[in-house]
Amino acid sequence: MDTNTEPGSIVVDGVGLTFTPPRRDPVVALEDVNLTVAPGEFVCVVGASGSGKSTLLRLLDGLLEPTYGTITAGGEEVSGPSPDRAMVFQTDNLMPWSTVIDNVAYGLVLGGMKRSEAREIAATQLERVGLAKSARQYPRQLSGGMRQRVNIARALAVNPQVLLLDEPFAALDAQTREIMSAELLGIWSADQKTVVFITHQIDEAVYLADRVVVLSAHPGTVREIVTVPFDRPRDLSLKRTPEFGRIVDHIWSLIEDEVRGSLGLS
Ligand SMILES: Nc1ncnc2c1ncn2[C@@H]1O[C@H](COP(=O)(O)OP(=O)(O)OP(=O)(O)O)[C@@H](O)[C@H]1O
Repeated sequence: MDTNTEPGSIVVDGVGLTFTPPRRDPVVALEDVNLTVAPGEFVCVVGASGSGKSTLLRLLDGLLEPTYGTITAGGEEVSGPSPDRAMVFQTDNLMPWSTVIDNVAYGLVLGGMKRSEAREIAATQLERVGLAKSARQYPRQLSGGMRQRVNIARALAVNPQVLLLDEPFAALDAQTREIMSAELLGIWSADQKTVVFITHQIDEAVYLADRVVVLSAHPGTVREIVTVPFDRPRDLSLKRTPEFGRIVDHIWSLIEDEVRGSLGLS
């Protein structure tokens, strides 16, 4: 079978997206983007603010439609959200009135599964993210890092082929963030799901990814796709090696001018 049509594969073929807000000038968010993601691959997307990272992720999920070009997932054109793909956002969108386990089970119940069965699957996923003991608590009783773990468990519970993560750790402190990214790698290596992960942190991208897609802004286009050569499993100490630093520096050199520009510094 052609890997581009296998479950978990993604093909972005000549895609552009222009927003046309009412009574305002159109915004070309993405222009001529091409990207092929193999089943089970971990791809990170970095780029200056406004380079179209979130737009790209929303296109992959089917929340937005391209202005031109096509996106296929598992060989089928993406025309709307599907249970084959799950999104995780920067801030958790847990239901405050439901317990942790019911939040994780929610997508399954919505899909028609019996509550007791859905809770069993939810319990397994909570165990994987180290939150078995918090199953009966409410989201407000958890720390930010724990809530994001619940969010990830919820995405995993529906057993999607593709996980789409939009800066999932951005609201966390630096230490929690490092530990969460190591945990995410553990989960990913066990499941071998395809992951597309957006981040502003270049070191996070290089630590996590098989390849890092570097977007440049205005309009958003693929500047370079950097292959990360490190073996897996990866330890956090990898971040302190010279080779790791070289790759981070290279990616930073590609986007530094735009990041400075977006801050009004150039
Ligand atoms: N709904 C919308 N209507 C009009 N313009 C939009 C809309 N959503 C995004 N844009 C514009 O499209 C461009 C890309 O936005 P996008 O949010 O994808 O960038 P980003 O790289 O994710 O940015 P950030 O890192 O700041 O989150 C920006 O210029 C943004 O202002």
